[in-house]
Amino acid sequence: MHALLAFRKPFARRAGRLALALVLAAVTLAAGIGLLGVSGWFITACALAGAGSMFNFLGPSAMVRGLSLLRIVARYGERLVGHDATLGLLADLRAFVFRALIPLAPFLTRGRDWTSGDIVSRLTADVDALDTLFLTAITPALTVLLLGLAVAALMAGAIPAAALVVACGVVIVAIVVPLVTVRRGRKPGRAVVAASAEVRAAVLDGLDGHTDLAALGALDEARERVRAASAALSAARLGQIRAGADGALAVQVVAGVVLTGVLWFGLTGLGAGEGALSGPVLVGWLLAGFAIFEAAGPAARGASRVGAAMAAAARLAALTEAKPVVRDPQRPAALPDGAIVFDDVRFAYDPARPVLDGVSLTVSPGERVAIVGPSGIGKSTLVNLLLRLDDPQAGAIRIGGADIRDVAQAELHRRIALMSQDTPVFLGSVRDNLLIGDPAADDAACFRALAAARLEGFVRSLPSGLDTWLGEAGRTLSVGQARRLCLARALLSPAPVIVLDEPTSSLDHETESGFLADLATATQGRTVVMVTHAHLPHGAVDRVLKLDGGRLLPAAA
Ligand SMILES: Nc1ncnc2c1ncn2[C@@H]1O[C@H](COP(=O)(O)OP(=O)(O)OP(=O)(O)O)[C@@H](O)[C@H]1O
Repeated sequence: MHALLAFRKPFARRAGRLALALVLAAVTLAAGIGLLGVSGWFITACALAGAGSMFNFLGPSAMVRGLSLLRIVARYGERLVGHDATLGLLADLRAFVFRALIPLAPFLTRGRDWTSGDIVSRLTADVDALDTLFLTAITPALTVLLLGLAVAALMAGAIPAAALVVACGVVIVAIVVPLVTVRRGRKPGRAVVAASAEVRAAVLDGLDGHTDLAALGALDEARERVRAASAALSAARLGQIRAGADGALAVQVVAGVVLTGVLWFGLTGLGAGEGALSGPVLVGWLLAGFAIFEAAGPAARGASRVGAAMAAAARLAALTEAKPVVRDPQRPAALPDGAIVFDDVRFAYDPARPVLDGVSLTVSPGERVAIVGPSGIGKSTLVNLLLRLDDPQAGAIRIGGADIRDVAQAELHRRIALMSQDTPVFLGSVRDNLLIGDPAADDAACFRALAAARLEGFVRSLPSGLDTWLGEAGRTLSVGQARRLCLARALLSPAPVIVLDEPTSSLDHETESGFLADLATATQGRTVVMVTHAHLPHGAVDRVLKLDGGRLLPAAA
């Protein structure tokens, strides 16, 4: 329940529309109850009066037509407003969760077992489960409770004992049965959420690693993982459906008992004399009671999904309430231009094993510096600290004299363009991918950046040029071409500082040498910090430093 409260803000934003949907659902049910009640009374009264008798058909038949019209219009409005509110809520919830996810992104897989498949599942299935809570569970139970008690109050004047039975039945089907169903649906609900996350993770892993799995002969294991997760999901869903079906059965049993009670007390009150209950009126009350309990079935089925919604809310709250390791200062300082300074920086993922142990470095504006060193020594860690994806445990990093912890991360990231080993090609065209670096860039600027990354000839040879669709993760490009496109994107960015983390990995030797030879021209006037294993041609950078034992030492250029 605490987890559900974490989402009160997005729900509160849509409260007006949700309340209107609730009112329209109540009007729909009220019209349905009235329609059945009046029809029952009318048909019985007509039958009893017989053909040729004096009976006012006009009033009741007008009421039947009016109520059925009201029911149609109210149902239409309820569907329209309810779905509009729910779809709006869905968008708000996704945005709410995604906003919370962004500052966590660099840390999601550190110390927690959140895989990309699991996070996708939270953003889709978990948000969906939470989103439908109002329409499928809360609205039916509330409307049945309100209108059921209203019918009982009206009935109290005609058949007091029957009214009491109806009131008790309504409380049972609108409160007790849903609460018991919620309780019974909790365990399968948790299992549904966990199993659907595992299905997504297994499918995504299988698709991502399909080639390697096939080459290693491990496709059967991947298939078995998907099959087992799907079987677990089906079993959990069955448990959830069983809880809902048992709830609906309980509603039917209560309805039977209540209607028998109404009939019993009605028949005993049926008699002659002034003000006595007539047969047609009793039939009307019976059918009105029937309409209430008809509407209580969906409330029980909706209640069986509340457990899943609560489990989904708990998984989402774990994301939205997680504190990012790096946070913006309350009052961000301006970020001046100037030298990048690492001042005695110390950093360790594990306190027993420092990765950076007193790194000091000054990179003047416009200088190009390469950092080399063996694999796993801490080069990417150093770059991550400059981008403030983490904070050093001691020492400071300054740009133009300002500690980067005192400036807004967005401002820092506007100043630094990054191309790392993991930089992705996004779903879209060549142009879409380039414009991420500079949304205002024209074709000429795009081709200049492509030329600097040695990809211009290839893009010009494509029938659609810059508008060529690249597919998911740039699947229509070779690995080397994808790297060069990412490089062009970083070069297109107007940021005065460019950080390149292994920019030439996956490039063939000739392209690598060409790129490094062109680096000085391509980045002219900008500061470059490059991490590389490549052999650097003369003039590619101004200085080469070696990271060794947690410190930076000069190395031969
Ligand atoms: N998120 C993390 N959590 C814990 N340890 C980490 C994490 N990231 C890196 N490390 C460890 O920190 C050390 C430095 O890693 P880093 O990626 O900075 O090295 P690198 O010099 O860039 O390596 P490479 O050249 O292979 O990319 C490694 O021993 C690595 O195992």
